[in-house]
Amino acid sequence: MHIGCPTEIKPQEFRVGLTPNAAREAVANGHKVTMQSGAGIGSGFSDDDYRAAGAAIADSAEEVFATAEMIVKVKEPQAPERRMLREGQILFTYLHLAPDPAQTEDLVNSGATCIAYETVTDRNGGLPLLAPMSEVAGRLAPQVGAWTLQKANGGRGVLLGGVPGVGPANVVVIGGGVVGTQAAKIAAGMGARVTVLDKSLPRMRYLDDVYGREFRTVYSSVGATADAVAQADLVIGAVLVPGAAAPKLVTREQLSTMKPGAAIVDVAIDQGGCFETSKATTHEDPIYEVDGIMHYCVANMPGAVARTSTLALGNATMPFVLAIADKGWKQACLDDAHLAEGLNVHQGLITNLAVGEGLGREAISAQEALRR
Ligand SMILES: NC(=O)C1=CN([C@@H]2O[C@H](COP(=O)(O)OP(=O)(O)OC[C@H]3O[C@@H](n4cnc5c(N)ncnc54)[C@H](O)[C@@H]3O)[C@@H](O)[C@H]2O)C=CC1
Ligand SMILES: CC(=O)C(=O)O
Ligand SMILES: [Mg+2]
Repeated sequence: MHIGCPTEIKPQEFRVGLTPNAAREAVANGHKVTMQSGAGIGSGFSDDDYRAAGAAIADSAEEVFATAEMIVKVKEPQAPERRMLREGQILFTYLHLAPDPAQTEDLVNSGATCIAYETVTDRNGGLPLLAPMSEVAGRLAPQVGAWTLQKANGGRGVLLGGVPGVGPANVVVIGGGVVGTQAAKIAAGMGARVTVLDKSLPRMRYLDDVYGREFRTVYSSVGATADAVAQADLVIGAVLVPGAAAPKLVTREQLSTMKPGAAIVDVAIDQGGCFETSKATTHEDPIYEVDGIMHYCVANMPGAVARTSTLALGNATMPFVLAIADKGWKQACLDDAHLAEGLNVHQGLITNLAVGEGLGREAISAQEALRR
């Protein structure tokens, strides 16, 4: 198969869909790889690194999209990229369609087969292509939260770890999955007093067993969330209902109960965010204020540490890229029901029920799409 990888064009996005190692692996398996010139620069990989791996270098994104049978990317295709997709082409990348009707409409109209990293599953109920970026974003969240709390950034001027004689900050993490666990670990490591809210009892049992000395868990309810948020210096939003829009767990009204200058880092923003007042921001202009509360809502946080993120994402995507390239998307999905869960759009139809529900649009299941 001919695999193409363009340069990411989302603002301040420095990751790349294929590492030189992934390109080498694909070439070794008999596939052709075309990289857009400069695609790897932001992650520290030169065109020569890709040439050495056996890839061809194209001058433009147009050339990559026009020639490749499968496009491998990182971020959801931006409008100019969507216009270059064609019928029958495979797109393999993050999509986050539930909160994004405009992108969905373009992908449906393109006729392309679009497989979303974030809804591919594994046999343990996990999300193997989201997990590495969730690990990165989770570990970044206390770091950017600490920065947002600084006075010059509009925050309340509280140091997460406190100092001898002055207590630490209260950090509340809503959602104790991959993002939430990594965020809680790092915040606790920075010396903060950390509470994790989740509504999965098995998950809280696990967290308590493994991290019981580092942070505490509280069952997530409207009342418990309200109490925790009112006490917090920093709230990290880390919930996920796979494929669906994030539930809004903190209302605008509740901001008035918070400490002035407290900070919110809504990592769940790529699924629409779990605070009513969240709207996506970029690395160029990451924070804004609502009712005295500072919001950080960058939808591609891992792009800030592009090299680490590209390497971590590449480790996770490589087996799936190879399976699709070796067998074609259909056989690869027939052989692996977990990959099939990634099928979000095919031949003008939404093919993931949670995504369809999130958008309020008609959808069929991936299994139904595979039967047709
Ligand atoms: N902004 C960014 O750059 C990035 C954003 N993300 C996003 O972060 C979010 C979290 O991802 P993961 O941690 O990988 O998901 P996960 O599935 O590992 O964890 C989500 C957790 O939320 C919990 N949850 C669901 N509803 C809840 C509720 N009402 N109250 C409390 N907890 C609830 C679940 O029980 C689960 O433990 C996703 O939306 C993901 O797309 C991930 C990576 C980067
Ligand atoms: C998961 C995701 O949206 C990101 O890494 O940007
Ligand atoms: Mg994102």
